[in-house]
Amino acid sequence: MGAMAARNISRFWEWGRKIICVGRNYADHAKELKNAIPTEPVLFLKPPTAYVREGSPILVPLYTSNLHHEVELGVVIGKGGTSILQSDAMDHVAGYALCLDMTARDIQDECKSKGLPWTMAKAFNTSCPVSEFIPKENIPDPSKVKLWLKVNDQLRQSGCTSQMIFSIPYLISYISDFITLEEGDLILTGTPKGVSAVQDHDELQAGIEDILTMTFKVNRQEL
Ligand SMILES: O=C([O-])CC(=O)C(=O)O
Ligand SMILES: [Mg+2]
Repeated sequence: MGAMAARNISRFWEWGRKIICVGRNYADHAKELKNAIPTEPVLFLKPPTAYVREGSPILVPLYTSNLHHEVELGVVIGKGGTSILQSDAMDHVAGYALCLDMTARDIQDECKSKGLPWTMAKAFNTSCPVSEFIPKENIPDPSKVKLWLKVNDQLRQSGCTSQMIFSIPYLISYISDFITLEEGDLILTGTPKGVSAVQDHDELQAGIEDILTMTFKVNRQEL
């Protein structure tokens, strides 16, 4: 690819932009981890080095013995902005992606108990598996999308974006008040209940009903 080749939003994961994650956005998941239902969005970041695409494995960091899957709808920003109004928010969306927010749950628990940030639990290499880009037109109503995830063919998560506490327009507006959104940024909108541990050699399959499925292998990181 020549240096002048136009960047294509359908390969947003190559752009090196921000990944902004929303936590505890589904009450059933907040409850299963014994967290309070948030009154404001809980936010954290992953670096663009967290991306992994189908065909490459999800690597289990050496320092965790409890790596969890979290299936989430990702929102790809198509037009940047600061202090975006909720009423304008959907004009800033280019499309969507099915995403996993891979989480070292044991490390996160330790960070939580010590009041420390979640970076090592959430932001490691391959912590953000992503599907193909889904153009906005293919999901006319992102507030009614069914997501599911299976581990070795067993259903673990199934939820609907209608269960989100904070809507996509609300999240875009809320985030953009203090982090300028840029074209190519990705917002992970939180996971429904059913998170569970994955092991070396597991196969994860996830889908957005009627739109797409994706498959990832899990591999222990080599020493
Ligand atoms: O680790 C957590 O439970 C918070 C989170 O990412 C989510 O709810 O999607
Ligand atoms: Mg999550």
